[in-house]
Amino acid sequence: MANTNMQGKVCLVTGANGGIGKVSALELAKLGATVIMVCRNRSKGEEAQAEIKRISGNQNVDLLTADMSSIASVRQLAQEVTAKYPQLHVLLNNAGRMNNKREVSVDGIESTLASNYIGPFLLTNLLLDLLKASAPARIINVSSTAHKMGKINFDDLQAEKNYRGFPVYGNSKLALTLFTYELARRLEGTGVTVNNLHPGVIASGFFGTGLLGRLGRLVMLTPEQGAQTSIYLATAPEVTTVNGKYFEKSKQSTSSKISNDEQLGKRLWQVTEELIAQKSSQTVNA
Ligand SMILES: NC(=O)c1ccc[n+]([C@@H]2O[C@H](COP(=O)([O-])OP(=O)(O)OC[C@H]3O[C@@H](n4cnc5c(N)ncnc54)[C@H](O)[C@@H]3O)[C@@H](O)[C@H]2O)c1
Repeated sequence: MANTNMQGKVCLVTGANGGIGKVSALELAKLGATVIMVCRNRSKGEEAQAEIKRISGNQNVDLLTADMSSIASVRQLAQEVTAKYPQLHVLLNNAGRMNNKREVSVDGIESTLASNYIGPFLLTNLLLDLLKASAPARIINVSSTAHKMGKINFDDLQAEKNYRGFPVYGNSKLALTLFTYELARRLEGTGVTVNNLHPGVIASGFFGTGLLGRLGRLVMLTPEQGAQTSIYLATAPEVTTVNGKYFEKSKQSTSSKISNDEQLGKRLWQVTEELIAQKSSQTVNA
């Protein structure tokens, strides 16, 4: 990969204290970018921030805290970013999780969907004006090949009737991929692009510290390898105008047929806006 100079570019990375996100933040810092790390936990974030500053030698590494599954927290984050930064060139929606048992966010939304899709949907929309004013700018959504197993069931969007961790994770990534393509259609001609990717099967915090996590380390790719496609999409000159595509191993690839269903993408967008509006009206401070 060419070492594109990112000096003067402002890049925001969610889930930047570990795994693929931390490597992405570090590599962007090494390339000279101003990096905004978004982490849920302040002390873990501060540790990663200090390490990234030390290794990269770049002091322009900021830390903001947010829980991507909380509507109020995402709104607060967007406000902080817009108040502090006159420009934003790269939004890397990296944070994501899988839950083996059903949990709900502070807004009462199933937490995989809330973290992996609703939060990035809201953050991206709240930062769109800033991104447009900074064009050319790029939005990158870290999806997963698991989207291929996903379904969008409008009657049970939050898996209240039937919950199994991996399928629900797949559904949330399908939602993120559908969002990517609907947003791409809306962004045509603005100078802001949005693409999504599968990072590979990576031995990160994602698989935890149990047997799967420990065994995984023997066969899975490293977070350094997992971050390559995100960094490529954030920096490579040849993808400046590429919009609405799916990438694997830094190459364009094909996402599932259902993820390309335009009507489904439009309906999901509308349902998501309604869900956020409904939850926002229930939340003080939102
Ligand atoms: N590891 C894999 O094999 C794999 C495969 C496909 C896709 N992915 C995706 O790659 C992305 C990065 O995952 P990773 O493998 O580095 O895992 P990881 O668990 O090491 O890192 C995920 C990061 O997201 C953060 N995060 C999760 N929920 C959050 C929330 N609600 N608010 C704020 N931060 C939150 C975590 O704190 C952590 O920093 C995720 O979106 C994941 O779904 C990973």
